Amino acid sequence: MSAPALTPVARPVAAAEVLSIRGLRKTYAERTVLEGVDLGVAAGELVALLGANGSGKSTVLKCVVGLAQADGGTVSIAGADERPGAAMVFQQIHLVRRRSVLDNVCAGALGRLSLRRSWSTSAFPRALREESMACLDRVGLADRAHDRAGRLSGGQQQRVAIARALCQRAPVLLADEPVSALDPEAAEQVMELLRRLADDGIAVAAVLHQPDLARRHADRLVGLQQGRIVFSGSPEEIAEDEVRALYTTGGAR
Ligand SMILES: Nc1ncnc2c1ncn2[C@@H]1O[C@H](COP(=O)(O)OP(=O)(O)OP(=O)(O)O)[C@@H](O)[C@H]1O
Repeated sequence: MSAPALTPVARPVAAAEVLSIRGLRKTYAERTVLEGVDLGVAAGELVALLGANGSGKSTVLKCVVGLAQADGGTVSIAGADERPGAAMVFQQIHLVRRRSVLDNVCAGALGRLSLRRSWSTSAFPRALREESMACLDRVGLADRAHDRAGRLSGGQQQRVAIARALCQRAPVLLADEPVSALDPEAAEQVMELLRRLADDGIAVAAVLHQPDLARRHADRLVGLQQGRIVFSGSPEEIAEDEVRALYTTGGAR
């Protein structure tokens, strides 16, 4: 008897994870802040991390970039052998206000430059300035390259900070409350920008305190409560009540 013919089944191929966090644990003094966090972010994906104050969102991002030292678990970033794995932007934007927008973006490459050509010298190499202009173009601010950074609005400064992060050429972009200090219009623009960068193939994870923005722009909502992930799914899969419960049943340990 011949075997029945196999019918090919079209399955969506899951995009490969670029950022892989497994079993992440972090303790500050006696306090356990992260209790085995598993999180993957694929190229082209925008993940929103939601959770109440103190639930551990920032600590996850800090452990990825080395601003905090994990006590257990692993963080790996594919394709980051010869370049920084993850670049990060913050709510506090930290541009050098009296330097030009372009110089601030060039500074994203400092880790790749020799000291001789670094921030303290008057001019960055031409190739880097061109690359930085391209990064500024991606965030829609090429026309402001020669303004002092301090003259830009908060939303524009956050976009410059994102351009500076792009200049690090990292495959992963982390954003810690990138829109919390911005008005609704500027916040929308920054979220649209993060969406576009994800669509261009970057793996993006953003801590947000605005569930509505997360629903509109992110591919996946991840809820953190007391150092544990309590849900992870598309905006359609996660009910509004689940999100609301993050903030009503206690976030911090
Ligand atoms: N350097 C530190 N030393 C001691 N405890 C810390 C430190 N950093 C964070 N924590 C504690 O770890 C817990 C998680 O902090 P984390 O900043 O990750 O929370 P979060 O979810 O990002 O909160 P928020 O929304 O307020 O930014 C909090 O209880 C916080 O007090």
